[in-house]
Amino acid sequence: MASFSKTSSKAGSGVGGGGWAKAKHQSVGGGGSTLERIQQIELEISRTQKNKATAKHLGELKAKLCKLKRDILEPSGGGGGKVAGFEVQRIGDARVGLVGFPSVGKSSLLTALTGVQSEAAAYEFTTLTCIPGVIYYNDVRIQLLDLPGLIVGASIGKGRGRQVIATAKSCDIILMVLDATKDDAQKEMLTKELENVGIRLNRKPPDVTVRPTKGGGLKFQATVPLTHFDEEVCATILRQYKMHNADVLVREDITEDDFIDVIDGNRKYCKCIYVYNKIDMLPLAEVDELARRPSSVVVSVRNKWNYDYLMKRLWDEMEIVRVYTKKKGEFPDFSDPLIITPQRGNKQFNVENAVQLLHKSLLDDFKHALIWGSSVKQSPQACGKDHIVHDEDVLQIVKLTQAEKAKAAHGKKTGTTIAGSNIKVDPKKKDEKSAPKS
Ligand SMILES: Nc1nc2c(ncn2[C@@H]2O[C@H](COP(=O)(O)OP(=O)(O)OP(=O)(O)O)[C@@H](O)[C@H]2O)c(=O)[nH]1
Ligand SMILES: [K+]
Ligand SMILES: [Mg+2]
Repeated sequence: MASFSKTSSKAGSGVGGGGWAKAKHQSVGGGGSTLERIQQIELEISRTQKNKATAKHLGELKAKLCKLKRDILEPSGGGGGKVAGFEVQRIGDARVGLVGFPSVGKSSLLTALTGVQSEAAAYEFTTLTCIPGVIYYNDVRIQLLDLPGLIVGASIGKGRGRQVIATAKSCDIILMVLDATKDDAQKEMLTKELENVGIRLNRKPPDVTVRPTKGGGLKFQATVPLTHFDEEVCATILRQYKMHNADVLVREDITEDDFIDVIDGNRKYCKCIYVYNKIDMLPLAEVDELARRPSSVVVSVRNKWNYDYLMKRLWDEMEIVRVYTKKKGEFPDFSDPLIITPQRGNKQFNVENAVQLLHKSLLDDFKHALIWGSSVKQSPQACGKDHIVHDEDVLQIVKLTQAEKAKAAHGKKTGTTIAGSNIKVDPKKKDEKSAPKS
């Protein structure tokens, strides 16, 4: 998938504004600025009834729209669009961003959770830059970013929209702060602004593989019945990206939008917790209704209500694994765990990932690890590099002795078994692998 998105971005860059204007099957006027064209296409999409007969046309329009939006977000003329105060150094083990409309209480929440003073006031746009704070929770440092309020049109650069969204994109988790006293349109509008710039909240990447090929046209295959998408729509969208030859394998019931996400690349799939603030202003029944919504937490910064639960939910969503290390004959160091976050890597972590965090060189004479904790049946248990570790496991490294090391080195030369494992190494093959590829 990763290699594909590279290819697609190349394909995309060749398609920019000019290429699109020359497109043959153009149903919307080609004149006007990019913004005008976006508006025209959005209008046409909203006027087109969705059914089998229009699916192809809609797919085409949406692909065009997606490319135009990218032109706006990533102007080819350079010039950055960088504004002082937004480049905050990443510190800690995870980064969480506070995103929301103006005056919903983002700064008040940052101050409450981190102690960092971020000015809060009753007027909109009190915060104009990115204000970082740190929360210490379960031995983990979480960086919390307060951001200026977003407004409708942020995704096309209104307000500080572009900078705020770029910073939000760098976060592992987004806390969408909502004013509980206002209606739900705010959540939909914000979600749309974020969607416009490729942020997908609480969603997984579509289970689709697209492999560009040298020839042979489109080879389309689906492993499940498709109710919103078919080969024809697929071909129409691919044509917009000038991809005429590709193998496409669809493994879930996707929409044309999902497919465009895959083709266009550069999507950020991000977890989001909806934080309804100001519940001190609401009757209990309404608070109760909000609290039961999925991925939602209700709080009142004014009355200091429900922070504990908010932090617990944030913690659960982060899926952080802490591994405590110990030396032989000593107690574990419970103050300084190795911290592994799924946002920056795989979902599952093995002993090797943990040892690497300590020091890469420790893998050189690694024999096995003794593990105490929920990942093993008996504590301690001797585990190899591939053993999956759990949160709060304790790990002790057992090194190869000099004799075992010598034997292992000899084994490497002759292709015999490595001491302490049953992996056979063929020295020739290993050399082939490590030889630099031209
Ligand atoms: N009633 C009530 N008011 C709150 C609560 N939290 C914050 N406020 C008020 O809401 C107003 C806006 O708070 P801020 O923290 O400045 O909001 P913000 O989202 O950072 O605003 P911008 O930086 O302008 O986008 C202030 O007057 C706060 O006192 C709360 O829990 N209940
Ligand atoms: K404010
Ligand atoms: Mg603020």
